[in-house]
Amino acid sequence: MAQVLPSGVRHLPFHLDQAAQEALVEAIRDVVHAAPLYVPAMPKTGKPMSVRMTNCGALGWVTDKERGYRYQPTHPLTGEPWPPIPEMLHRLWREVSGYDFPPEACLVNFYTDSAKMGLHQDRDESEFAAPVVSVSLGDDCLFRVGGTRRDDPTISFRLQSGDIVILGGESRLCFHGVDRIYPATSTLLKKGRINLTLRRVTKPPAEVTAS
Ligand SMILES: O=C(O)CCC(=O)C(=O)O
Ligand SMILES: [Fe+2]
Repeated sequence: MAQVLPSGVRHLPFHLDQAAQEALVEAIRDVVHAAPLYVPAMPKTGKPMSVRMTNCGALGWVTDKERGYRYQPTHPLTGEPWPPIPEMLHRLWREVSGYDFPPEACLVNFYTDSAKMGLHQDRDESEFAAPVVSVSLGDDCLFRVGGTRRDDPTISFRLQSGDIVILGGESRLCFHGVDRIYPATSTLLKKGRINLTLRRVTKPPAEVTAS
């Protein structure tokens, strides 16, 4: 089904086949083993988010009451470096990102049946020339995307396991969120939905980009 999306938001035709989804779930199992899921908290209020999170890559996106949204090289609970981004995600990034440098962070979000994510922009990175590449695994969700201003009109559409959404170019800073999960709509996971977002956080070194 074709989707009408704000320009720059690419949804179809990017989709991972069943074998790739299964391999990715295995790779993420290893990530979660090394870097356990934790409950992130909103800045200032400390209100827990409904999504559980971890990361892989040189940097991970974290949030807590005191220090707010940020990237850091270590897990907030274990203090250990994040495990590396699985090679198959690097391959996916090379295929779809249109960006010459590797991702530095992969945020792993785990949604239970009642979890959701409010409308927000991904803007804690220093490099907006790279897209955010997002992979859905497991149960379907209702994804919402709008414009670059919070009060711009939004549209929502269902994402299924294997779907890849790319927020890049004009849409890099579009507001987006997850309205709801559709429980038990996939058999890939025993329960729930996993979303992976690959991000470039820092600008590439100047000597490499200067021509
Ligand atoms: O779960 C999703 O599809 C979106 C996640 C997201 O927007 C984020 O982690 O910044
Ligand atoms: Fe986001």
